[in-house]
Amino acid sequence: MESEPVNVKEFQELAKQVLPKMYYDYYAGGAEDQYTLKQNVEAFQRITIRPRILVDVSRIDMSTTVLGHEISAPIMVAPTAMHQLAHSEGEVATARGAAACNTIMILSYNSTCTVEEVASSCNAVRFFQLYVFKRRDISAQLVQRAEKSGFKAVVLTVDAPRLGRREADIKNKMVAPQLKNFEGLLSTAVNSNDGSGLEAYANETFDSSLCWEVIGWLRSITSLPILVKGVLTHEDARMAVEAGVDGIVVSNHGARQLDYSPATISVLEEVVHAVGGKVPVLFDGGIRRGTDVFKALALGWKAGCIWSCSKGGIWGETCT
Ligand SMILES: Cc1cc2nc3c(=O)[nH]c(=O)nc-3n(C[C@H](O)[C@H](O)[C@H](O)COP(=O)(O)O)c2cc1C
Ligand SMILES: CCCCCCC(=O)C(=O)O
Repeated sequence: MESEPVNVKEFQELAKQVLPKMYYDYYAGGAEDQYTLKQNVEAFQRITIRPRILVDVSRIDMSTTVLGHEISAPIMVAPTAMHQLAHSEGEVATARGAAACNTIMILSYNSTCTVEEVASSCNAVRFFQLYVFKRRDISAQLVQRAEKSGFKAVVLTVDAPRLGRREADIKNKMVAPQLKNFEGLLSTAVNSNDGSGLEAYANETFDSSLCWEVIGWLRSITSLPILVKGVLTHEDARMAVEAGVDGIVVSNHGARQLDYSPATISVLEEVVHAVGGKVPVLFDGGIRRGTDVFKALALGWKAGCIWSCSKGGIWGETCT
């Protein structure tokens, strides 16, 4: 590329040139036919904007609050695993970026930097994303470490009873490094001779029997607010509110889990309506531009939605 990249797509092209194929494919790919991956973006493209004229926009305040924390704009950093595959400073650098933008970073449970390293590196408001392992003692330890390190909420991901079938990872025999958070607790660098080491690791560790009881368990081990990430239907949105969660994230995991699940923007209104303003609704999937944030804001405004972007962060980090 001759000039500086000016959008997420161009950062992605640069990242493709510099990253090892195995890591680029892991970051960029979706599950199976990658139908939903395409739809997440195209569904936004099908929405057009009806502009009004002669409105004074010389002073704009985009700031908002999430669970009482003020941020500069309704954009947060979504949780994504293993940033050190893209850059040696990993999640510590991402957290610094979030702090510089005065927004919230959600740290992945599968981060390459530890909870404590990220906490001590900057003063961004941080939430902690959680997978619940079959060994709940390990998940509980991680939540308690995050709480002790000043994280302000737990974001429980509920759309991964098993890891999605990501065919590029299978072909590349993708393997995770040993993640420092789990040092001495379990091995994350699982090699699989006939496929994805990530899938083998996740299937060994993630609790696929998870059901609504987990919210009560989580309440019993932490006093942090709890959000559930991975809601796509009005039925589940209502059940989550009844279970007493403090927030909902409309997400299909960036199309990395169940292929042929709907584009997230196509279900936002349904979920927002079901929640009826009782708890905040956050949203992710397919956001690549400011206009996507605007469109989601226009469709979900009644619940005060917040949008999180994963791809901007990853591609940007790779290219620095
Ligand atoms: C490389 C990568 C890793 C991810 N890792 C996690 C994770 O560890 N935990 C999680 O809840 N979601 C994870 N996600 C899903 C994101 O949090 C988010 O839901 C999704 O990426 C949003 O869609 P988008 O990629 O179109 O922005 C990951 C996504 C990507 C692309
Ligand atoms: C180190 C294992 C990563 C597990 C899955 C992380 C994730 O949610 C994703 O890749 O998507």
